[in-house]
Amino acid sequence: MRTTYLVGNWKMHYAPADTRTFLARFLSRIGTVTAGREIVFCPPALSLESALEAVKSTPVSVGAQNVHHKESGAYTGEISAPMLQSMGVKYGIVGHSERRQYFGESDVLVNQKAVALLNCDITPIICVGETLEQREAGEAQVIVRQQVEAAVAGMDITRLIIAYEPVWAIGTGKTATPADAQEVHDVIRDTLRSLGDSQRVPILYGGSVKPENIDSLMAQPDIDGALVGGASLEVESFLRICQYNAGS
Ligand SMILES: O=C(CO)COP(=O)(O)O
Repeated sequence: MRTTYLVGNWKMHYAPADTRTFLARFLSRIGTVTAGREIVFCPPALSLESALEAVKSTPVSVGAQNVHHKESGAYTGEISAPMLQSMGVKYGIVGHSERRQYFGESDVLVNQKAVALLNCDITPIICVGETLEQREAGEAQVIVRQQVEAAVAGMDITRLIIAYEPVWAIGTGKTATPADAQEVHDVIRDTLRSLGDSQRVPILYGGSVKPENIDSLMAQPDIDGALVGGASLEVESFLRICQYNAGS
């Protein structure tokens, strides 16, 4: 059995004060829902410390949205993996399509960032996913396979989490159907098979995950959790996502 992950990617939302308010409300409502489910919040770097303070002594964890691939140096504005490790950050998102698209991050850089995190015992959440053009051209599976192979090169795959986020589903309200998502998740697991024990790698789905679609997504055999943007910004909707019922 793989652990299930419900990860909130807050993107550029919630300064430290908002982070404290949100997490106090969320944690007062979470109850026993965390059994067998790992809940992770990835706030902006500025709010990591507030988030870590808020979740202390709770089963909820904190992740970073990005990391620089070098350990230290003259890289103005950047944050390194050793810095995140020293704070107690457990996870780090790398290769999000917004970083690839707006900040020009390549597959090679995504791999370097993931290695930097692993060197600091931080679990990388490696994002992959095709654009609408690529999907319409029938290239989704080839693109995702290439992205996965490049991102995980040289790594112990059992220390990673992969997130499949079709670019056309992010923030658009268009979700991949559970069957479409399952198909790509299966391709990802197949890609990992030649590299190690792929059955142990959690593969998350991301892209317009909502309280209304989480149950049917989680019912798929190769969907091991969700990477949630917009719906993780509201306590009620993210709580409902964490309380998913894959049996329905
Ligand atoms: O990019 C995402 C999570 O990383 C998905 O965002 P939305 O859930 O807002 O579509």
